[in-house]
Amino acid sequence: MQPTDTNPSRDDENGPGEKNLAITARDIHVTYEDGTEAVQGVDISVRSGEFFGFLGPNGAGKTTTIKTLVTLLHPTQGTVQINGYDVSENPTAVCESIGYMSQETSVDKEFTARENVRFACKIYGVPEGERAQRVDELLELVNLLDVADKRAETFSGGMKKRLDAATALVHQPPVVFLDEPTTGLDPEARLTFWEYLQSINDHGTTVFLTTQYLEEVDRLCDRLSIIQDGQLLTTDTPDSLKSDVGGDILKLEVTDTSSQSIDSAERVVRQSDVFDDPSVKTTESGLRIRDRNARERTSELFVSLHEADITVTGFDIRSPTLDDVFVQLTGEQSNSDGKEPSKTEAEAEAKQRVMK
Ligand SMILES: Nc1ncnc2c1ncn2[C@@H]1O[C@H](COP(=O)(O)OP(=O)(O)OP(=O)(O)O)[C@@H](O)[C@H]1O
Repeated sequence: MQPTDTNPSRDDENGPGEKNLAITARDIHVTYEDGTEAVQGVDISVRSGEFFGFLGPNGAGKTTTIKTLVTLLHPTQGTVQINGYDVSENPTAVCESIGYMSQETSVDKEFTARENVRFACKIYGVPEGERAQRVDELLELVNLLDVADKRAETFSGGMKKRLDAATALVHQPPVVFLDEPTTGLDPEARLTFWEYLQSINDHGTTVFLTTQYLEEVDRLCDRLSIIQDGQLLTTDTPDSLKSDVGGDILKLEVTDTSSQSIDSAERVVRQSDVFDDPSVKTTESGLRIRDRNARERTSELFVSLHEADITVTGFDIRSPTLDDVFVQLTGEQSNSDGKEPSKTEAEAEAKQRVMK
């Protein structure tokens, strides 16, 4: 993990900041043949050794951006440098110095886990004498050594993802790009995968991660960008973004959940002098209020609501999360809860654990 410096290109005692950057994208635009302007002037600077998150709603331009960074798409405009190599002038050097895990699995199901990783070693030119040891090390890292000689077709989704990640790392790249690596995994498989990502980052690997899980970013990432409609909305540390939300979140549940009653509760919140400048949203069961004084003045609000004959049946006060940041900036709910694995996937993972 990196210190929480919000300006990665600033000079420091190691010399000019640009020299410490693993990923530099300047004003990149990508327009597809049908005219879709998927990326519209994105700037990204990621330090060597940094764990960087890339978030955005569906269709925001995450995959297009990551494909541009790993040379699979040519930017219509702008420049990209990875590990000091320009992607247009020296794509081969870029490819040799990165690992990329796409959303689609590249695992060959007919092969065993060991054969898959050994094949990747061959493709990436790992010297023959080093291959056996490298394969064992990587399979151990992703917790698949005990099923190394089982065919990948017998693996659950989570195991295939981990095998995919191992194959992306055979050439020990200093930078890895991961496009939604944990989508579709059950919570336990996701946790195992997070530990694995943390451990490769602890060993010095720069990680660029796109994901829909905000908790994943909060736990793992030093900094993150949020993209929407092809443009960056913000880049900062998780803590700074959460504190920028400005105030705590108070959720209220009221007895009468008719729209008339909830509307009058909203009027009380806005018109009473309890809060200075509250942001108020109605929910199915009451209100969601964000205000600097939400924590201190809750009881005063309850008195005002009581005077207006509105009965509060429950409440919850909490600090802002990245979900709140995401909603505030994009105006959309994150998909954090919307992409849980199907029951079949979760069952398959559980079955594999029993088999092991
Ligand atoms: N090959 C293509 N041709 C034309 N438009 C495309 C193509 N691929 C993606 N798009 C469009 O470009 C925009 C950005 O898509 P992209 O896949 O980069 O978004 P994303 O943030 O990765 O979305 P998701 O989270 O759903 O994977 C969307 O409007 C998408 O429909």
